[in-house]
Amino acid sequence: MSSDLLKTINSSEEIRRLDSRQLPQLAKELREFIIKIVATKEGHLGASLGVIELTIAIHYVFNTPEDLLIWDVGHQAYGHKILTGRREIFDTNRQLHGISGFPKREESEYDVFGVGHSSTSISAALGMAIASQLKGEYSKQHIAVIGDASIASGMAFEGLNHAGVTSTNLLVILNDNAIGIDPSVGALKQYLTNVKKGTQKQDNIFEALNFDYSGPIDGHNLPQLISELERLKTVKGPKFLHVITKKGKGLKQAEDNQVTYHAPGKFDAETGELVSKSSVKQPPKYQDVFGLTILELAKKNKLIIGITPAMPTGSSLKYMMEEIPDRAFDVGIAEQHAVTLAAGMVTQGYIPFCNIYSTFLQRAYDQVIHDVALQNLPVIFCLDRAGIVGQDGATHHGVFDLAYLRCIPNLIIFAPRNEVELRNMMYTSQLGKLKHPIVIRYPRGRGVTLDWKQPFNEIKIGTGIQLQTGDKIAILSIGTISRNCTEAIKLLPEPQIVSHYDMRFVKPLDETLLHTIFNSYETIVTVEEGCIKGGFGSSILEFASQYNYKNTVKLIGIPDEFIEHGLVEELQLDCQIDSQNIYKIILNFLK
Ligand SMILES: Cc1ncc(C[n+]2csc(CCOP(=O)(O)OP(=O)(O)O)c2C)c(N)n1
Ligand SMILES: CC(=O)[C@@H](O)[C@H](O)COP(=O)(O)O
Ligand SMILES: [Mg+2]
Repeated sequence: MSSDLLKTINSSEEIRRLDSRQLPQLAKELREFIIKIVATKEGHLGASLGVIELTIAIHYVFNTPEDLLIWDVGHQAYGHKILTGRREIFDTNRQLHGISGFPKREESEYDVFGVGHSSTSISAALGMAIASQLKGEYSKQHIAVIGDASIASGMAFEGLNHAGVTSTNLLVILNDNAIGIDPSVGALKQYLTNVKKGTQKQDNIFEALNFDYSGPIDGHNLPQLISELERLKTVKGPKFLHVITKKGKGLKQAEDNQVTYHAPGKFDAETGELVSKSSVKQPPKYQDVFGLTILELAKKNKLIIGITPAMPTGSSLKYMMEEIPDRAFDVGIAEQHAVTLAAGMVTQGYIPFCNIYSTFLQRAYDQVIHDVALQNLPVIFCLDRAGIVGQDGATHHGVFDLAYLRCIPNLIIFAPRNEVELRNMMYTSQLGKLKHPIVIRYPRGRGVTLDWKQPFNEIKIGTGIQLQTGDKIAILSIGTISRNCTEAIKLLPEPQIVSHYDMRFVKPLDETLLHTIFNSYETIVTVEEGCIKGGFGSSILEFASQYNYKNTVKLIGIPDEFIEHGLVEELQLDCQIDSQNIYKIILNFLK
């Protein structure tokens, strides 16, 4: 594998100094380099492999970083990072204290806008383009590269709608590979397919929005890309280039299995084969507990509906989509729509489980308040990836949900301690007795229970439980962080003197239990994998204040800062919510 040309490139200026005949070689080396590193360090693969030629062509034609380039989501920007000065540190990608898996302003002048959540690129690029106009920088170019799944999101259309009535130097490049993480969905996908096949009879949507539309062109053909981008550079006003690419281009397995190779984990760089996982039986992933449980429940309860905004594989709603397709919906990257769609279904007597990653529900905050909670519609929100998610980092940690949801009237908020509790709460929610919307939040990754498929038990709303009885200190935990508390307690010289409660509900709080606790223990420690400010611990302080308790209450949780990327265990350590730290805090109170 030769990588001589790539080694000479540390800035976009160096790409522009190359003869265009050298660019295919650069593309080849870049592709090999990404495959080699991601094979061992893991990360997003398919998307970056698909835009190798596009990345080179953009930096070759435009005067980056003066011309401003924004990658939507940013999971496809590995090539961009490597070519713009981060080749030698690319092996730290997504590792603790290493570079981020997404473009990040602090990291490089080439990363002009931080990304991670989708569909922001058009608005951000338009904002920059308007600013350039106001500053009189009329020749500056502003480029948003957005995927076919991301452009279908409402926010992208808000940006297009605005851009179309401006005279800004905005170039939107649609990287159309016909897939998101899972196959793209919806009428726009059908429209784009028709455009590609030449069977689209009606007006071009983007032309109708006043964009100078060109394409579709082959996004792996460097000469064609370069000549079209050169032409577009001279065209004034908003422009739209439709580029067709193949996700995973250049690695056969990634081309053939695009869903798996979106982020494949470790694989053999030569053969592309996935590194086989241990054959030892492991506890299930929480997403599978959700996915298999909703299927099990939906087979018996015909009112159950499943909804995911573009994460059928990640949420495991795919099981229900496969078996009961008429009641399970992938609505594309459309969190706001997903929430209000669920609200509409409830008004007609259905029982929708709306599964959204905690971090992505942030986008549908008003819909949760205005469309669901205000009308007290019992939508069942299953918030996956709650807490620290690991290597995706600050853009993806689900650490704000308890705080941003807790203040909304009517909501029930539940966090299972383990898989069985998740199942039982899902079961409870669909019994037809639910009087309020409910949020069930659970983490990324595996649980702890091999024997998780136990018979269902109803959970009484607003009840906590005692896991261990002692007389000196009470530990109050919420959700799966309970495990760290259990481990911390075991480390104590006299574990039996500590009480441990799983409060289960952040809302409504189990006030009866809390009165007992506040009357029994001088010191109370709350533990959550969520932000301290406004979270579960705060709810306990509010309770204490309301009833005039003067007990010492110590809050353990995520500090008031954005948490970087790294392994979950490393980040828990950093945030001091690991078992050792919890142990030390308890020990201090016992002295
Ligand atoms: C608001 C939001 N919802 C969901 C996601 C999860 N997500 C990341 S990439 C992706 C698919 C993007 O597809 P596309 O835009 O077509 O880009 P491609 O991966 O095909 O390059 C999704 C759904 C996200 N990052 N942001
Ligand atoms: C880029 C993006 O937003 C997704 O690909 C995300 O990384 C998925 O996360 P999970 O791996 O937790 O499903
Ligand atoms: Mg795509």
